[in-house]
Amino acid sequence: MDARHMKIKAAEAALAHVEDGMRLGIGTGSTAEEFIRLLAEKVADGFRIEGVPTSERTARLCLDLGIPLRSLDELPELDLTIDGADEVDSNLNLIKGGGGALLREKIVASSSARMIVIADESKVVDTLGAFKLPIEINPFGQKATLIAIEKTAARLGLAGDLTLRSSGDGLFETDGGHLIVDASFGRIPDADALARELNGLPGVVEHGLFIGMASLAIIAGEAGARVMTSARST
Ligand SMILES: O=C(CO)[C@H](O)[C@H](O)COP(=O)(O)O
Repeated sequence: MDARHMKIKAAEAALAHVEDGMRLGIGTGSTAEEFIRLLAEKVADGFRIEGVPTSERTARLCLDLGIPLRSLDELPELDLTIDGADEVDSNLNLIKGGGGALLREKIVASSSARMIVIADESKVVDTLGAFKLPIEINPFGQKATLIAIEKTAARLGLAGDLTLRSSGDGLFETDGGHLIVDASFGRIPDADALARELNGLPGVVEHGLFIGMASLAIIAGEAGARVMTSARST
């Protein structure tokens, strides 16, 4: 099974958790897009949901495919969010933000009663951090914020390159007009502590550590899709 088919398998399994009438947070990325395509087929068959997109890119695809959308201000309490991830550990802690949508993804997921992560086996890790951690920062004082992130990480024993993400000729800009720093720490043994410390830095708008937010993960591999629950809850 190739990577795309694994994403479709995960998306199909996630669709079974979506009920008629749900208020649904809709994620960003290639796996989320497979889910959106399947959801659109159900909507075309008469299934009723109201979706809140986690990015402009997701909004455009949903609108193209006829999925009814509302803003989070119109629907501030959601039943379920389905989204992809860059890494998933056994406690269902995540790294997200590879697509640069982590701020809206986190706001939408935290406004949802449940979050289901969809991914292929390549995203499952023992320890978060091999994927560069995306950190969304305010453009104002970006050098000072980079220094603050570096010092904060060092206090936790973490080091690595901090690179401002680029796009075309310039810097990548998020839907909120912010920048993304990709932090290559390699291994983040205490993701919870790093998340808390980053939250305390004024120039940091948000970071891609999603701690304790996912209710379950649907992981697709060669043998099909399996459900992963948090090792902490078992
Ligand atoms: O967090 C995200 C976007 O900000 C994505 O969900 C994450 O990058 C996974 O994307 P893909 O399904 O394309 O691997």
